[in-house]
Amino acid sequence: MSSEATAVWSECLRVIEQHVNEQSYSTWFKPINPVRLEGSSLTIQVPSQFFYEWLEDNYVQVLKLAIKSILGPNGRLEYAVVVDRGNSQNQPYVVSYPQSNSSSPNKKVPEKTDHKSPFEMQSLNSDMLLQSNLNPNYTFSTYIEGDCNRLARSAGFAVATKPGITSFNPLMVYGGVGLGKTHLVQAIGNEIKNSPEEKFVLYVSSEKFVNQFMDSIKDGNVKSFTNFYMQVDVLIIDDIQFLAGKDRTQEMFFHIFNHLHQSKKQIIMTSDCPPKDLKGLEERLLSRFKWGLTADLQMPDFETRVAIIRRKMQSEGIYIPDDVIEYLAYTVDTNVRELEGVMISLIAHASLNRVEIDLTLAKTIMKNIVKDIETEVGIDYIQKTVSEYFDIKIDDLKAKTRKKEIVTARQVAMYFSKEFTNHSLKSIGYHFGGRDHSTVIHAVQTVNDLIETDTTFRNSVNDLKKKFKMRSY
Ligand SMILES: Nc1ncnc2c1ncn2[C@@H]1O[C@H](COP(=O)(O)OP(=O)(O)OP(=O)(O)O)[C@@H](O)[C@H]1O
Repeated sequence: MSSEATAVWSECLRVIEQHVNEQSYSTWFKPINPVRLEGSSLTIQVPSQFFYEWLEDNYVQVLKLAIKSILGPNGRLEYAVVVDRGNSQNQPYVVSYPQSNSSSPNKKVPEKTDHKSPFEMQSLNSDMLLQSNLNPNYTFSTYIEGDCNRLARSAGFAVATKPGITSFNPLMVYGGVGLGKTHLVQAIGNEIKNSPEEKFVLYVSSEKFVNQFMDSIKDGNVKSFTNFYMQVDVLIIDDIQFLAGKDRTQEMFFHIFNHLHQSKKQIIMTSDCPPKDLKGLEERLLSRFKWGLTADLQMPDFETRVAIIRRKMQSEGIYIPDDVIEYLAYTVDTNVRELEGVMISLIAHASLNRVEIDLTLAKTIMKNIVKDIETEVGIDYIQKTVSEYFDIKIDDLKAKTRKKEIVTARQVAMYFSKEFTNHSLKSIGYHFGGRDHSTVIHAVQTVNDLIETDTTFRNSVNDLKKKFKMRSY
C-alpha cells in the first residue's frame, strides 16, 4: 500500500463522508483499501465483485465527485477486486473507472483473467454482516400498531425474535401501495440485526434482485450471485410481484429459496396482492410462498391514523393542535404515504411562510393537494355518507320505500341535514323525495328518542356525527 495512495484516499473519504450517511459510510467505504497512485489514477481494493458492483450501482456519483475534487478533472479510479479462485492465492484483478472510451461512469465488467467465472464467492466476512440495506428509521418502535396491521406486526415480531425457527417461514406481507409493507419488513430486519447474534440480514427490492441477476449473466458471475444470496441468514425481498414474467430470475430465486429454507434461514417477502392473485409467477414458487404465513396490511382506521400523525410530528419535534391532527386523519384515507406527504407539505408551508399550523392552513393545503375536496357538509354529502354507513342506496333515501332499515337511515340523514346545514325544514324535505316539513320534524324527534333509548343506535349516530364534524370544521 503506498503512502501517497493512502493520503489521497483519506482526502476522498473526507468528501465522501459528507455525502453519505454514517451507516453507508462504514459499510461501503471503510472496508476499502487504497493500493496505489499512478499519476492521477488511484487504485482501491474492494473485498468482492459484489461489493464493487454495489459501489458502482449506488455510489458512483459520490466516488466521482471525491476523485475529481481531490485529483482534478483527470482523476481516475481503478478497482482491484480480491478474487478467490478456490486456491490459496488471492490475486486481485483490476478494473478501471471511468472505463476507457467512455466518459460515463457506467458499471463495467472486470476483465476476465481466465475463461472460467472470474471468481468464486468469498467466504462470509464481517463486512457482509453490515451490508443490509436497511433504513435505521424503520423499526418496530416507529411502526404504529392498529387493527389494520396487528397480525402482520405480531408475526413479524415473532420472526424477528426467532428468525428461521418459527413456522412463519416464509413470511409474506401483502397490501396496497403505501400501507407500510417496506417499513414492517425492514423493522424485522433491523430488530434481528440489532440482536446480539450476528446474522447476515439482507434487504433487496425484487427489481434490484432482477437487475443483479441479469448483470451476473452478462458478466458470467451467476455462481457468485447465487453463492452470495445463499449465505444470507435473513433474506428480505420487497415487491415480489415484480418477478412476474421473469422466468429465469424466478428459477434462480426458486433455488435460492429452497436452499435458504432447507438451511432454516428466514425468508421475508412483500407483495402488492395475496399469493393467489400473483399473476405470472410459477406455481412451484407460489406454493412455497404458502408454506409459512401470509398476512395482509389494510388502510389504518381513523384512530391509528391519528396515532401515526402524532408520532411523526413528535419525531419532527413539531406541535400541531388536535383539531388539525383529526382533520388530516379524517381527510386522508387513501394510504399512509399520502398522509405523510400532506404532513410534510403542512410543515414546509408553515416554516417557509413563518405561520402557525392551524386548521385554516391545513384546509388550504388540503384544497391544493386534493383538488375536489369538499369541506362543507351539504345534504348531498350527508346522504352519501349515511347511505354508505347503513349500506343502502342513496336513491332509497329519496324513494317511497317503507322498509324499516331504510326509514331509519332516511330519518338519520334528515336529522343531520337539520343539524349541519342551513336548509329550511321545507328544503330538507324537498331533498328527500319531496317530503313535507312535518316528516322532517318527525324524523328529528324519532332520532332524538332513539339516541336516548338505544345504545347501538346512539353509537352509530355518534360515529356519523364525528365524520360530519370533521368535515364542517
Ligand atoms: N403503521 C405505521 N406506522 C408508522 N408509519 C407507517 C405505518 N405504515 C406506514 N407508515 C409509513 O408510511 C410510509 C409508506 O410506507 P411503506 O413505504 O412501508 O409502504 P409500502 O406498503 O411498502 O409501499 P409500496 O407499496 O409503495 O412499496 C413510510 O414512511 C412508513 O414509515
